[in-house]
Amino acid sequence: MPVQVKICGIRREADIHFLNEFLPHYAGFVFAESKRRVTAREAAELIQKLDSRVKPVGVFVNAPPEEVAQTADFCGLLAVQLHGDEDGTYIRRLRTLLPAGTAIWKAVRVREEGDIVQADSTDVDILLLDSYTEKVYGGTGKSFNWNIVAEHPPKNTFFVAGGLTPLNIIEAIRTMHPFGIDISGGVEGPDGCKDRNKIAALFAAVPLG
Ligand SMILES: O=C(O)c1ccccc1N[C@@H]1O[C@H](COP(=O)(O)O)[C@@H](O)[C@H]1O
Repeated sequence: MPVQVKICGIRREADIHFLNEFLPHYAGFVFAESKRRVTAREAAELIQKLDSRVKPVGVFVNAPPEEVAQTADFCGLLAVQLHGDEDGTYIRRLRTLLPAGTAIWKAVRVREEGDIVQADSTDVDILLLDSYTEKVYGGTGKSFNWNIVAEHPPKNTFFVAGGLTPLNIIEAIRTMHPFGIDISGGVEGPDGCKDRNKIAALFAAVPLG
């Protein structure tokens, strides 16, 4: 099965045009504190213009479960990506609130094998392995030690993230064998906006099956 591709940090109409051209499997909208943050209203307007083959995912950091569920419903999110300290109790509560069929993804910031083992015991649909930076929850553009994943792969279905670029993506896939990849800063230009040429380079490296 071809690797699933998520492009995260979509916030402009131009980004939507790029996604509609290249058709990644998923588009990420950040609702947490970030330079890429969008409001629910902005995301909903963008999602209406998104090709229906591209599934919208909302990124949240320690938001109240009621707010996550409300945003998922309002925007028509297919999945919510929890990128903070959300624990099992939080996730069980969120499941009771989310619209039926909304998947829960949980980000894990990997420093050592134990982080993966612990994350594997969480009842979620997908794990997302990202890099660890103190006091920063995500979108750091930093990669982590991929050998930890190669040597201790999660039992759960997993995506990898953190500092992925069109140049290192093939090595990341060959090393970690993920179900999917999630990339944000690696397809942005110096102005912090999504860059069509970098997205094209990503899809030249990772063809969609
Ligand atoms: O993108 C953000 O600004 C962000 C903010 C808070 C939590 C998560 C965020 N994005 C996620 O971070 C990873 C890695 O991004 P990058 O490729 O290293 O820039 C990715 O999973 C994004 O979905």
